[in-house]
Amino acid sequence: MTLPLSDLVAAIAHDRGVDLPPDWVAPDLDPAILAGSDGLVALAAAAGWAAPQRLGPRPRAQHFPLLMWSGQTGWAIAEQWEDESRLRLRGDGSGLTVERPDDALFYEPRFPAIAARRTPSAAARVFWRAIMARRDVLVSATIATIMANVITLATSLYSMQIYDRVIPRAGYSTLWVLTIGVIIALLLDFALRTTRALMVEREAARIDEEVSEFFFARAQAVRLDARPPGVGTMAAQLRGLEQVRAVMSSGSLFLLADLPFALLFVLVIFALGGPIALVPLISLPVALGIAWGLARLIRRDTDRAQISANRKNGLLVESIDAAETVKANRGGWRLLARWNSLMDEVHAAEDPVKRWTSAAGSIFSTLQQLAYVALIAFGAVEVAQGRMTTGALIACAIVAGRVNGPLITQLPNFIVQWGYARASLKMLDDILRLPTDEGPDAGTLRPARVEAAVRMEGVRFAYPGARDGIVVPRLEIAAGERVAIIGGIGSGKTTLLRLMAGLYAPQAGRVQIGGLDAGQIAPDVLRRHVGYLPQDYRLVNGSLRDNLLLGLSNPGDDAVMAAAAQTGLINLINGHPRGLDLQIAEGGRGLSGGQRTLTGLTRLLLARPDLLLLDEPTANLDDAVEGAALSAIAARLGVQSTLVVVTHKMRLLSLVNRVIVMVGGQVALDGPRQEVLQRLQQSARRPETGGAGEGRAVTGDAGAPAIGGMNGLAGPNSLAGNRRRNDAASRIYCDHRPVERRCDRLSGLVDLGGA
Ligand SMILES: Nc1ncnc2c1ncn2[C@@H]1O[C@H](COP(=O)(O)OP(=O)(O)OP(=O)(O)O)[C@@H](O)[C@H]1O
Repeated sequence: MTLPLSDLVAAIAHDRGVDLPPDWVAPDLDPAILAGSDGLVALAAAAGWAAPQRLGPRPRAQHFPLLMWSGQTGWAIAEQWEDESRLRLRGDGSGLTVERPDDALFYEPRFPAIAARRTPSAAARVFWRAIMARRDVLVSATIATIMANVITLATSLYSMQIYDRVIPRAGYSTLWVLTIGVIIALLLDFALRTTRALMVEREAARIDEEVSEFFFARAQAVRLDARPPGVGTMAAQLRGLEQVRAVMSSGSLFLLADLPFALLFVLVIFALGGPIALVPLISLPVALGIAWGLARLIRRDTDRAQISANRKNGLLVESIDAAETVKANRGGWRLLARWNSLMDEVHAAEDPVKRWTSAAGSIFSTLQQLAYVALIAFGAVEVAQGRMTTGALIACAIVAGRVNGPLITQLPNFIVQWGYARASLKMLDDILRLPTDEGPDAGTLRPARVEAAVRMEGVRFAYPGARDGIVVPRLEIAAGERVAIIGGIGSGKTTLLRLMAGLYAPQAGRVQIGGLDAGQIAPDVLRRHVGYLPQDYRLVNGSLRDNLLLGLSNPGDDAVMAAAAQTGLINLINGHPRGLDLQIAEGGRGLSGGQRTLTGLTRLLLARPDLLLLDEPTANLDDAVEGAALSAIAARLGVQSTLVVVTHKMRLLSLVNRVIVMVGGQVALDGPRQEVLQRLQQSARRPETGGAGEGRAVTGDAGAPAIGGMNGLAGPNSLAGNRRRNDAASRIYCDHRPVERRCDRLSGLVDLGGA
């Protein structure tokens, strides 16, 4: 086989539906090592994956396809056994059958799991699964806990012996032996507890990493159209993880781990002091009962406090993010008022929690002391009656302190922590319920090529809570077409483009890309073939180079600079002392709107997708840069690549040969550029007799109805640049041939702008 090992691994990843990051192959790997039998191990180590699994000499059918190495074939993909001794290797077309080489080694690469793909139904299960994956550590920690608790008994028995044997008889040798013995036991106890703490904390850190990776990936994978409206609130919901983690911190875990030993200690008290065991036997369930009651009492308030705290966080994020608008419009007071009322809400919810917790704390402390007094009083009677020794009473008091002590004193805090953690888990559950790009319903088709053709049939889409939305009975864009989508403000152009990009899933109907249902194509494959430039291109924290290569493999600085030269971004790179290493601040700050757009365009030139969907790509650019960017796009387009561009600018229409006009979420006109422009100009000249705003027909064009305002096309450079003076310019008609709908279905659409 002549293919390099990395290509073979990528092919296996493709077979398994795994999306490898673009730069997964470390560039400095020695080709000689890769070609040798240790090549896969080295490749996996450099990529940060787990070591590949080496299989036996005769892998079973379910393991294929596999990576095989032999001195004779080098690295190859083994497809299956042909018979007892022959293997089929993957080759061009039909494959190639070989005798199994004697030195053949079979490997199964262990690809990193995509966290978001795993789909537990509840957040608690995510934690549980991470904990159960470390069962062996749990078992060791439990054994350490058992031993440490048994050793604890040594101190109580020591006291008993001292009071009963050493003091009455002045038995110093017994005293030394017992003291040395108990010191050894205490040292052992120290060692066990420290080891347990270190072990649990190390695993807790790993659980934390695993769980937070899962939720971060999950939040990223939430489908764009399903995202909750409050970004800050959602971020705060995710921060609820910290509360769950706090409750699972080692201290709380130990509390739970020690709980079963309370029963053991009660048994020990029974063995030493007989009926006085009744005292802890009563006080323990009473304490647990009060704890349970407290948990129920604060449940509603912790939920409420959590919701208000999340909204508070949302407001904070919003106020920082929108600082410019807020300052310019003196909106600070309004935000401050909202902040204060949210603070009031938080306090109103937290106050009862605090009241109940401190009440419970006092109750527990009194209960603890009452239990001690009862034990000593009961014990004194027993000692006086000669049914137990003083030493046994003291030992019982020490053991009872273990039952009522740390366990009981920590319970109220633990319960409050648990109350908040419970509320956080519920919110994490809400996030888990949101549909994702990567979920089980996500597409799994991984075609090598996706034709750059779009087809929409019976598509309906509305934003949550919106009455109207996008309705597209039928729309086809063939591979190689150049299409502009124009229309008034809020007419649905961007939404239509997002549907075409597969970023939004239609609520009815089908969106096909290259003849395949967009929802069935694996998201990573779809993103590779569909280049989408959003209207407000956001950058991410990192260098300019990081942003230009977001999701791409690095083609080298020369290629990046060449693409930047085409779009005009080169001026920024050359003009800045750090060039491509220019740092973009958190939130994508650091570049102007136009520079951000140029970054997005340059990235698209580097990505080279066949289907280009651009949403107002030159809205932020001046005429000179716009010209350069447009020619870069034009030069980029191959015969089979397709361009769909949403625009308000006349100049951009020179790139296209077809124009779609959107009005009120529907395609109002669709046809060759000249015809559509003519139609729009005719409509601009024609006087109207009906109130278009009410959707009534305009006479003078075969009775076609007026269908709404085109104010979005207005502007110095726009189609309707000269139409502002003429009210009729804001009317278009719907009897254009390529629109496969009857005009009367469009009648009644509201005037969308009226600027
Ligand atoms: N995220 C959203 N949530 C709810 N409604 C939305 C959202 N985005 C857009 N809308 C609504 O959907 C409609 C279509 O919006 P869209 O962004 O597609 O319009 P557009 O034609 O691209 O407008 P513009 O020319 O101003 O960019 C508008 O009425 C808008 O208010």
